[in-house]
Amino acid sequence: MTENIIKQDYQITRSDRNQQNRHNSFVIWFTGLSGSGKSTIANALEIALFQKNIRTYTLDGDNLRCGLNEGLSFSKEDREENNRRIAQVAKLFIDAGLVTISAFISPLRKEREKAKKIIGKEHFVEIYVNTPLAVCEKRDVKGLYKKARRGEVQNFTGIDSPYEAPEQADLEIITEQETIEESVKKILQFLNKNYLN
Ligand SMILES: Nc1ncnc2c1ncn2[C@@H]1O[C@H](COP(=O)(O)OS(=O)(=O)O)[C@@H](OP(=O)(O)O)[C@H]1O
Ligand SMILES: Nc1ncnc2c1ncn2[C@@H]1O[C@H](COP(=O)(O)OP(=O)(O)O)[C@@H](O)[C@H]1O
Repeated sequence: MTENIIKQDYQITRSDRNQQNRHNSFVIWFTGLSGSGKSTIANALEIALFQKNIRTYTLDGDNLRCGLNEGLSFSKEDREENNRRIAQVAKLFIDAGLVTISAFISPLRKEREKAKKIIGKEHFVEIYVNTPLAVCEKRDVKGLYKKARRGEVQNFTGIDSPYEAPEQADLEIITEQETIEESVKKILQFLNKNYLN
């Protein structure tokens, strides 16, 4: 606890909000290389949840880096800070009763573990969007792999900055073998069974 800061308790809790919303709140934490499909699947999943009257919000790497995380680079230290802020925001959002989807590369196991600790392991679903580097590079949605190969972008994940795949993700999406619809269906089945109610 920070010195001279005394935590204030509020009477309306996450559990009250969950009861009012008629669903649980938790974080769905996607991880994977740039171009693996995190945003595409997060978007399709959010639409499906929204249509079921589930209150959601998606935190996306690119979007947060335009605001809250503006100015953070892709150095190891800044990625760590990016991860910490996202985890703290996600924690607030689940306290607010939202099913919170996060779509960040979050390349390091240790940092994802920290996020899980901040959020609480019982509220944290890790989904590995497993798309090989060669496929992401072929897709090159934003032309960033080409730039990284030409040396115009430094510290690019998978090229000159590490990506550590999860060893025990709650779910794995293999985008070369599944359609977006199949991935969403699989995630919804898992959430219905283990998290939503
Ligand atoms: N050097 C470097 N490495 C990786 N990615 C880069 C880089 N520079 C810019 N971009 C763009 O930033 C998006 C990744 O931001 P994240 O906040 O998700 O990254 S991280 O979790 O802090 O590693 C990533 O978005 P996605 O493609 O959606 O993953 C890229 O568009
Ligand atoms: N099965 C799939 N699941 C998700 N994305 C796919 C799939 N097949 C092809 N794609 C394409 O791969 C790209 C993934 O890009 P994006 O979602 O921006 O990835 P990320 O957010 O991980 O950087 C999109 O152009 C998407 O249409």
